[in-house]
Amino acid sequence: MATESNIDVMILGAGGGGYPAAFRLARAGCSVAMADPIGNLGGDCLAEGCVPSKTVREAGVTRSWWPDKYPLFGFRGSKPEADWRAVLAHKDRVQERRYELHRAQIAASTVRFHQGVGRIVDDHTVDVTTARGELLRYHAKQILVATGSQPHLLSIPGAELAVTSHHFFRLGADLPFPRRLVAIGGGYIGLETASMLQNLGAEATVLEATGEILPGVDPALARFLHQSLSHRIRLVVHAAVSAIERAPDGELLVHYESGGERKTIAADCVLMATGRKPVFPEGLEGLGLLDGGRIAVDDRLRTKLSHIYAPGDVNGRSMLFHSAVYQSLVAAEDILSGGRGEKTMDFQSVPFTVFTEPEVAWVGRSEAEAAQEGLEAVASTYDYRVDTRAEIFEESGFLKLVFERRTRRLIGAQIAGIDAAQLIAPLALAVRSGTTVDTLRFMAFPHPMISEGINHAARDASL
Ligand SMILES: Cc1cc2nc3c(=O)[nH]c(=O)nc-3n(C[C@H](O)[C@H](O)[C@H](O)COP(=O)(O)OP(=O)(O)OC[C@H]3O[C@@H](n4cnc5c(N)ncnc54)[C@H](O)[C@@H]3O)c2cc1C
Ligand SMILES: NC(=O)c1ccc[n+]([C@@H]2O[C@H](COP(=O)([O-])OP(=O)(O)OC[C@H]3O[C@@H](n4cnc5c(N)ncnc54)[C@H](O)[C@@H]3O)[C@@H](O)[C@H]2O)c1
Repeated sequence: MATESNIDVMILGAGGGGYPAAFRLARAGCSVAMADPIGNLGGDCLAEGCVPSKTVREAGVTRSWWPDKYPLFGFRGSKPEADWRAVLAHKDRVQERRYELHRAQIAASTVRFHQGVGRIVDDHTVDVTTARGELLRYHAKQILVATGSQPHLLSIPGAELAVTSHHFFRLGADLPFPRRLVAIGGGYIGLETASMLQNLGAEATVLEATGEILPGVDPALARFLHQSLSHRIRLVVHAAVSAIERAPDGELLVHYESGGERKTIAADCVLMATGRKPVFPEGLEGLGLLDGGRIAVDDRLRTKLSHIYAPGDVNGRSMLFHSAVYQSLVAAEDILSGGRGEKTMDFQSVPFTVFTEPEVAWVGRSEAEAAQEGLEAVASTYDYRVDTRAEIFEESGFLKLVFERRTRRLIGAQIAGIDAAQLIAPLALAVRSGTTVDTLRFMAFPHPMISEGINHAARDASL
């Protein structure tokens, strides 16, 4: 027999799409219940995504300073050996500390949080089966489905021999260090993982099906990254992977076709990084909310049923943690405003960052995207060759600003190279707030930081 309760809002999933709304609504006085099988906050981002992958990434970046940067700055000595177990132990520590912090947040709030799995019974009713075996039935005025995503696996012979990001980055991950990694997929996860593991001492190959890494991303950024990474990672494009097999000596063999030829590459670890697909709670299909494998939402994160919201990866619009958080808060505000839509989601101002070494980042429209929308765009590029900080690090790169001629507003930016991930944030703010070229020209960013390039690019824009 289920224990039944009436509440204002039921939230399935406690990742970036779920918990910000839960706390916002609870603070505003709503009764809120939230369930997640992980039993803590942060979803996949903390459990096996952003946080652990960026911890390992920073270990790789630090090690990569030798031989590139140490001699440059006058240091001598040999390259430090990476102790993979210790790298993973630091990753685990970071995850554990975040979980500790989140446990305190849960304890301090009025949100009824359950470690458990939710199931949709009808459009106002959710059953939660808790880890302790209880069955709880919630009747809710509103429901947030924030159940995230999971790796999309290729259905090729031997696919089960490959690992996913889960195996690398989950808490307690115990994969041996991959000396020869083959990543299938040249998107975020394939490139980031290949980049960080090469920095830690692996040989890495990325097999990408399309004609360029990061398909769909501004070609100038993809070309820059391709060229930079190809000095230390083997990048194969137009690679049609057909099978993975285990050789008698235990090695993994990845078979693929490229340029009309059949090829095989040997590895001790094959990473499948071919995209992620939304996860739906049981019973959702009965509500008719699905559209092409995702939950269709409007810019207030409402589904076809206006009291059911679907923020985060589950709607497939921009599968990023900070986007999920923003979406979660927009959904919460919509509920608090009685569905009057006082806040809407501005997907155009959500920045994207690829944490390879070097980084690339972008926000808003590229020149080509602006042209497709019929906007007259004026682009201005700042080359890192004239930048003091880039000179100090002997780094190359560029920062490009895209303005709309008519309004003089910044409508997009692309950055390739050192500091890109930090620098995209003020540009996202500028896109979001409609900052004009005139403002960016007549203000001062710190010297000698790459942010000065924003001033320079604005001053050089033909506007
Ligand atoms: C390796 C990797 C690296 C990444 N790096 C970055 C990065 O650097 N920056 C960035 O912005 N993004 C990054 N991402 C993407 C980021 O992790 C996601 O965009 C983000 O986690 C989405 O949040 P979400 O809440 O929508 O989904 P999730 O984080 O997936 O959370 C969904 C939650 O729902 C729970 N759930 C599922 N089914 C049910 C159910 N039936 N009932 C109750 N709960 C359920 C799950 O347990 C999960 O905790 C990375 C992803 C991966 C895999
Ligand atoms: N830095 C970040 O913000 C970050 C980091 C990691 C993940 N993420 C999120 O997680 C999502 C999933 O990451 P991902 O890298 O798995 O997906 P992705 O969509 O970024 O890249 C998948 C890549 O696999 C390629 N591919 C598909 N089928 C293939 C095949 N048969 N053979 C070879 N290549 C094939 C695609 O062309 C694409 O380049 C991302 O889209 C992103 O939203 C974000």
